[in-house]
Amino acid sequence: MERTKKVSIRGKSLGTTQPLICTPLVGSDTDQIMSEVAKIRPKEPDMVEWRVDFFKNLGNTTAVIETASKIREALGRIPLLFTIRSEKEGGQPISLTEKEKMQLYAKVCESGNIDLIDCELFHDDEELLWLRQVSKEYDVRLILSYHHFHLTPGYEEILNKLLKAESYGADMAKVAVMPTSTDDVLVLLKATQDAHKQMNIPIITISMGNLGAITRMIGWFFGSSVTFAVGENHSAPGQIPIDDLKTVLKIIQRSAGV
Ligand SMILES: O=C1C[C@@](O)(C(=O)O)C[C@@H](O)[C@@H]1O
Repeated sequence: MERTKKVSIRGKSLGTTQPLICTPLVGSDTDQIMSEVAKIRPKEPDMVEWRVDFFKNLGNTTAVIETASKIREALGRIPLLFTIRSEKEGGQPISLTEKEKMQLYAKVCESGNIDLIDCELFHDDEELLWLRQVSKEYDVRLILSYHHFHLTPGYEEILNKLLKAESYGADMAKVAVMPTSTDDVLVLLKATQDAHKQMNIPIITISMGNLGAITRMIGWFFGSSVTFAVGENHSAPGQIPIDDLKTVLKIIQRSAGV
């Protein structure tokens, strides 16, 4: 099991035999979010994702940046991922246009409060390349992602999404899809393994829901470098509590001799 594609963020390495555990923040205002942070911190996640599409003041850039700064301060050295998930890929309805969304990503990169951003691959070439350039300028890692909350596309399509993310210069490529059968779960894992062998950046893959929950525990074995778990609240179906996940990971890693 070779793991050579390392990306380091605040001393945490992705792309190793140790998957990073990321817990989401889904509060709708700053107080709720800060209370989530306070409850999550003692559970020691490797990374925290702020799902900004849940934030009701999303249209107010100053409020977003102030909240990001508070989260940053409370997290200490834990890397912070900033995500605006679109409604069509399983996020909350928001009032921002795609252009405004891109501008917000850029402003937040510039603020110095975040370590990574997650942007969906459906944006056009120009927007993706622009965001890549801006995030690089401010030393923010870029995850380019694809989600489907109703089905699992075929093997080729999953692989192509991951390769596409790499072709835009992403630091990481992510796919999260919904299985309707255990076959779908195997398709996701096979695509994970093959993408991991072919690609030069770390990948993150998830099969969601109850059927896919197993991938949150074993995906790393096939090449997925981050797994999402519940710290205080969940942000997608199938996430399991961080303490359970840590226990399971320890057992699997010990058994696998890694
Ligand atoms: O893309 C992902 C993965 C995810 O959808 C999951 O299934 O754990 C959870 C989201 O918050 C995150 O942005």
